[in-house]
Amino acid sequence: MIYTCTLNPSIDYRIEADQLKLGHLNRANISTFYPGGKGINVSRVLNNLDTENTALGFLGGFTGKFIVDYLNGEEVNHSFVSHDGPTRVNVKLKETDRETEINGVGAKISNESREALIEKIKMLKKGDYLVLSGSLPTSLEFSYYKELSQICYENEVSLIIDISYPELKDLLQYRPLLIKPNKEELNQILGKELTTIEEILEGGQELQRLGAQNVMISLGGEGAAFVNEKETLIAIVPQGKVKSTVGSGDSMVAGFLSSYMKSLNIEQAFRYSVAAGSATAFSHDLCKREEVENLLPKIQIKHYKL
Ligand SMILES: Nc1ncnc2c1ncn2[C@@H]1O[C@H](COP(=O)(O)OP(=O)(O)O)[C@@H](O)[C@H]1O
Ligand SMILES: O=P(O)(O)OC[C@H]1O[C@](O)(COP(=O)(O)O)[C@@H](O)[C@@H]1O
Repeated sequence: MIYTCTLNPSIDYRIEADQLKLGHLNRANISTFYPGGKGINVSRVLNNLDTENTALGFLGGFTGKFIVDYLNGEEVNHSFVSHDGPTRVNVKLKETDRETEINGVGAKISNESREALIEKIKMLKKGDYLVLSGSLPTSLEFSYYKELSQICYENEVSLIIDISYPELKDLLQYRPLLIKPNKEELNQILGKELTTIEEILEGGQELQRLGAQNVMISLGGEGAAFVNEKETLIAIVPQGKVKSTVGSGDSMVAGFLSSYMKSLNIEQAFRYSVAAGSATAFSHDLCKREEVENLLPKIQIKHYKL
């Protein structure tokens, strides 16, 4: 069974406008609310790809209730720990040719809620997968991620980690099945300024040597790079009209996992993953299965010799 864990979920309030002017009254052309947070997005995409999973994490208040209702409406399984105070709202602004995001800080998590989630993670069994994704609410320390990762490692639960903290390096000792930094995150983790595809792949190799089994580096409209002990791959994505890239990275994680679980074939899973990321970029909401499968033949995968 796949579980996702979102410690800091959100409602994503998405606004589309032609051109925003700071310091002025702006009016939106379209405004919509979606459940957000990385693990929740992974769960929704897995569901769209007919891959059974359960979303875990923290939710609270009227915003948390919106997320629960939305997930119920889509028949996404979930088992959140509830807390006092509302789940945050993240603002996503889409103009004709640029995207701006303002992510909130997140709710205060009590010790009781903190422990309740740990108990849920302890229930996961050998052979299960846990996707640990997204930021920490300010009341939790990075050591919480370490604690959750260690439990999974000891219980032989495969970890997939997608977080924007340079301390990700400290979690590689738990041998995650997959990590998915984007280029900026890779540079932050390694404290380097990698730009060429060769440098990026070598950066991926460095993280692989530190313990990650598979490293997928997302490169936005330039595609993605992939490294494991045996393979070095790059993916080139087709051009298309970008509607919103919010959730593209999460869709990649879901696409990889959904395909990998069925085939255990890395190249196939990488292609599926990139198709899912791009399918989300080309749609308003997260990708649907048909959109991903239509893009599959248009993704070019190349083996790269370092
Ligand atoms: N402009 C784009 N055109 C096509 N695909 C895109 C575009 N932006 C993102 N994607 C797809 O989404 C994936 C993840 O995007 P990226 O922005 O790197 O992730 P993150 O949101 O985690 O930073 C990319 O690898 C690619 O497949
Ligand atoms: O937890 P963080 O790092 O603040 O990120 C949360 C945000 O990331 C998202 O999960 C989207 O992530 P990606 O675009 O990287 O896939 C949003 O739904 C959410 O608002």
